[in-house]
Amino acid sequence: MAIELENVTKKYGKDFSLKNTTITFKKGRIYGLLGPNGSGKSTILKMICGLVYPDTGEILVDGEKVTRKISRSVAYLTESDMFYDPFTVNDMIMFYQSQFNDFDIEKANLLLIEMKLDPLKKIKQLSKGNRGRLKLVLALARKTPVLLLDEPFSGLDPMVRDSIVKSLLSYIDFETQTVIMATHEIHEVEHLLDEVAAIYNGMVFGHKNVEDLRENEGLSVLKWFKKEMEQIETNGGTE
Ligand SMILES: Nc1ncnc2c1ncn2[C@@H]1O[C@H](COP(=O)(O)OP(=O)(O)OP(=O)(O)O)[C@@H](O)[C@H]1O
Repeated sequence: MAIELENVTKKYGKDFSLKNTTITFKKGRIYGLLGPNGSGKSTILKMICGLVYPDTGEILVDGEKVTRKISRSVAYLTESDMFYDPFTVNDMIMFYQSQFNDFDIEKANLLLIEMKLDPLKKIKQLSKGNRGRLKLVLALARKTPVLLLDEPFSGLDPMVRDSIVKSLLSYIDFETQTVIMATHEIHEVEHLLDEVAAIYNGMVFGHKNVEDLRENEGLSVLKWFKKEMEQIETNGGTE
């Protein structure tokens, strides 16, 4: 499914969270959404899954205006988790299965093994990193055309992060899924990405095809992002 943001603005009080943002995410591509803290990355993801509505502008998923019903087509890994602590890992899996018709229980069980999670463990006994792994299991086990991942690797220790990033690839359907990942772990994920969009102060200031970046500009995503940020800061921001 293609996702279009057209001139989207969102304000909290007098502060802009997004300012006149226009960007299209194409079907079957993996996008990295990069930007400093508070730049608007999570706001974009929340808007695509209908949790936050724009003040002005439009968000279309597959040509349709976003409403709460979109959650049927969108799997969303949130930045903070809202797990019910007395549940076990397995209870959480069962809960997701009861909530989402597209939840693939076999895939979830494979992911549990891959993430080395004990299904019988209580959620309150999980470390932060293991809560993060459970979030990944729950999001990746859904067969949805849109997959939104907000800081999917935060809390994971560097030793396992690489292997988890690699294993992510085997759970994404490249033909049909549009994946948008907001992340600060640019170096770790850059080989996964087809496209990158950089956001600063509520505005998308750069959008690149990763292969073009490498081949035509000789830049890694990380180098490109740093260069763009330096330029913005030299120019005194995007105001
Ligand atoms: N519910 C809210 N109430 C007030 N302000 C908000 C709310 N949600 C977001 N904001 C503000 O909107 C701006 C963008 O926030 P957002 O969470 O989208 O940034 P982000 O790029 O995801 O940041 P981070 O990298 O820290 O997760 C920030 O200034 C934030 O304080």
